[in-house]
Amino acid sequence: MDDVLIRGSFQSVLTRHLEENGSDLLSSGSPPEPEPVHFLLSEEQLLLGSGQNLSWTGPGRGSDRAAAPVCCLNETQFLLQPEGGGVAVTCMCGSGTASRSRENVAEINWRHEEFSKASGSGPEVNGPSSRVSEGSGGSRKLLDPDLWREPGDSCGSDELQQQTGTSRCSDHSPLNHQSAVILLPVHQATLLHRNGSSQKKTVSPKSDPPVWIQNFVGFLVDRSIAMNRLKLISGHLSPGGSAAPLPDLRSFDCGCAAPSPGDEVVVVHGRRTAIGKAKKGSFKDTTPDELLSAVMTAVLKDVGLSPDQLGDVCVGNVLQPGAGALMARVAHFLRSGVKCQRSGVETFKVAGLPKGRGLRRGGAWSGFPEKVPVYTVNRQCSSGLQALLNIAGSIRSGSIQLGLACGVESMSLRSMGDPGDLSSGLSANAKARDCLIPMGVTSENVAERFGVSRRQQDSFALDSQINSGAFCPSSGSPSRSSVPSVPSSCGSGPVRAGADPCVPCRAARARDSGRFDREIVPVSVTVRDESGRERRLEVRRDEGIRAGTTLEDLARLRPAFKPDGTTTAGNSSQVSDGAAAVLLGRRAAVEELGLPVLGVLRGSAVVGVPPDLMGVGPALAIPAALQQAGEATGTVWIRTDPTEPTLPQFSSSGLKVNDIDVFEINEAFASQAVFCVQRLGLPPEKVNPLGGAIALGHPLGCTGARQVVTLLNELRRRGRRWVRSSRCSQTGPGSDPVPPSLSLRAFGVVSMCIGTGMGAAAVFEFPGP
Ligand SMILES: CC(=O)SCCNC(=O)CCNC(=O)[C@H](O)C(C)(C)COP(=O)(O)OP(=O)(O)OC[C@H]1O[C@@H](n2cnc3c(N)ncnc32)[C@H](O)[C@@H]1OP(=O)(O)O
Repeated sequence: MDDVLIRGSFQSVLTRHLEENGSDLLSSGSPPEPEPVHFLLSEEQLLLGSGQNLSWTGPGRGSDRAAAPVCCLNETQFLLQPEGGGVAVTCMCGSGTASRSRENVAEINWRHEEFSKASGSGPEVNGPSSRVSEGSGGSRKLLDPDLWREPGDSCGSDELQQQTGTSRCSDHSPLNHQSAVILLPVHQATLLHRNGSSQKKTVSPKSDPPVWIQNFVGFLVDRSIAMNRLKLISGHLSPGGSAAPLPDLRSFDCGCAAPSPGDEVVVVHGRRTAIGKAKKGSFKDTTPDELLSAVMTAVLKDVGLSPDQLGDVCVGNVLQPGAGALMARVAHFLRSGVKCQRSGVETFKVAGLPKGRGLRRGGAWSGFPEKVPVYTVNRQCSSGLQALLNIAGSIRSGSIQLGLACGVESMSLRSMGDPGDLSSGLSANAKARDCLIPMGVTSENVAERFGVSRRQQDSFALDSQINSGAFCPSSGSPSRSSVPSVPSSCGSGPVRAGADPCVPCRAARARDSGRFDREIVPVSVTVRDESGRERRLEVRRDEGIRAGTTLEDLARLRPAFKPDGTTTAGNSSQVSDGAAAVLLGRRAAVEELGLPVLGVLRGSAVVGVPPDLMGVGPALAIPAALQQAGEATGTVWIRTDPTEPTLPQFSSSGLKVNDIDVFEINEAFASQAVFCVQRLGLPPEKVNPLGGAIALGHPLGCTGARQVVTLLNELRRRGRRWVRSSRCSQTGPGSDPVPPSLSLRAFGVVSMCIGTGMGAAAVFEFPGP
């Protein structure tokens, strides 16, 4: 086999290599002789192909990385030491923040030492810091943790820079480290933990095909550095540790980092509960595990997927103790009160699937089996979206094929405002102090700092409830305050010929016209009144929407967070209860199971912003996600200057505003939503066309997942449209990229600000029915 230098996404080159050589590898009773195949990956390609957490686990799933002889970005838990053939290398691919911790320095040093002990002149362990000398063996220079400054000093000391060979702060970013990925045949391996324990793992060629892939070396950064590193590592791996001459490498530039279609992360289906008013609504006595169980069950039932086919379940939650880890596992086993399709009461039908298929495939429902794992994640208000990104990352890395991303919150039973245990030293640090600012006050900060008036906020709030047309970002002044006639395109069905699909219906009209019926899982609950009397009811409508809202009413409300402020109960998100779940999968697996594809995840970004202005998050996160989506879809893109002191204007890079059909931007507060819409120049009719958190409510951990469900259903309702695309195929060395062409698709964005100062965004494509 020739050595090949390939540009392509990590996942796609790996998969291609498997496809091309898979049959030999799988049929062989013993591991093949190592024949190096070298891949050159650009920094973006590796990140794109693997997500921020590259973890090629190959066999098994979830966190079973034991049989995975390949590095994991940010993975610092173990070192894999092969036995009886081959050499496995784990390496520390640099992560900006991770690499700056003292703990990580110790980790890297530990690995270096272990490799030295285990393999004599064994392979170089690459790291953000490792420098090997030319020649055989490579002298491993251990790092001095004292040179590593504490977090906050992002550049590190001069000595550190010398040691790591970096010269600028940005050299510490994950994009700038030299990193290697080496995959070698392994029969058996011992998993060493830093705590001294070890575990032996045997790898079976039939069930664990990825470990039979021959040598795999991927390098980041530029080609010349990569070549040099390749040479060094080849030397370490060759018998006797001599520096082997590097064979001539062929290079293939695809010019596009899009994953092959089969590797795409797709959304199969999603459902949510109605959103209840916290403390006074229908879910006030319902525990979050019950809400969660209802949506988890409904999603799988709808598409007829047995839960034991799930590789993992991730649940976003903010307020439950420990981000609801226990609550989520309990939800797992609960027998849900969701109505099943057989009853005839629930008339929901998944596009592309015959009705009732779930019953044939899924059978009777009795909770999830214990073998399906679940974990929770808390990225505050974006936890539901973060759960989706986590599951997507696991799918991209090959850890799982199918996963469920959920979000849930009961703001009735738990309150915001408990900061937990924090250092008394935080008072000495302005940024740390700012993390404690109440969310409503950050809204006031945004309004004051960027001049968002009370009237603009109220106009935006009114438009969230009803499509009044009051909010006019271009002029900054409301155009009218009365309720207009109902747009002709409102309705739950497909857009009628002649109707403008872009006329928003906002929350009241969307609810009344049944637009949310497809999304909402009816949940039967018990509610107690003030005298303790209980009654059963079925909740299937959002409770926060106020169809009778007028600008005048809103103007009369008193500021809620500051005596002279502009943020009120009417222009803030509501405190709410609810849950949502989204089924994701690798496209190839989804298609094999005959499941529908509702959307494709094209890009995502999470960015940091000043904690006292946390509401500006979407203004930075959306361009970053669009850039990534542009790359994933093959659009030419240009990076904006990260040192730009002001918030970037929407750039010409990546996908553009005009490419996006719907923006679901969480309305934490009208102030920050108005700011983000204006800063990005978004057409108001494209923003939250079915209303947002001001009207619907904002159950913190649920909202991101809820937005994805709403967005994809709306994209589906609107249908497809023509968009110029320059997607490039990932066909392999020597083949020509597919030329730019026109393709049918629709795009949507989900975004939100995050308390303590962050913004998150994800870009989805509706691929057509
Ligand atoms: C990163 C992030 O996402 S940060 C966001 C995190 N979430 C938050 O911070 C939650 C923000 N919201 C809040 O804290 C709360 O909603 C508050 C404090 C603003 C208001 O809470 P409450 O007072 O309980 O709100 P409530 O719904 O009862 O409304 C208060 C009053 O305003 C009135 N009101 C609210 N909306 C409207 C409206 N659209 N039209 C007319 N009146 C209205 C209500 O009728 C009520 O009046 P009443 O007391 O006479 O009945």
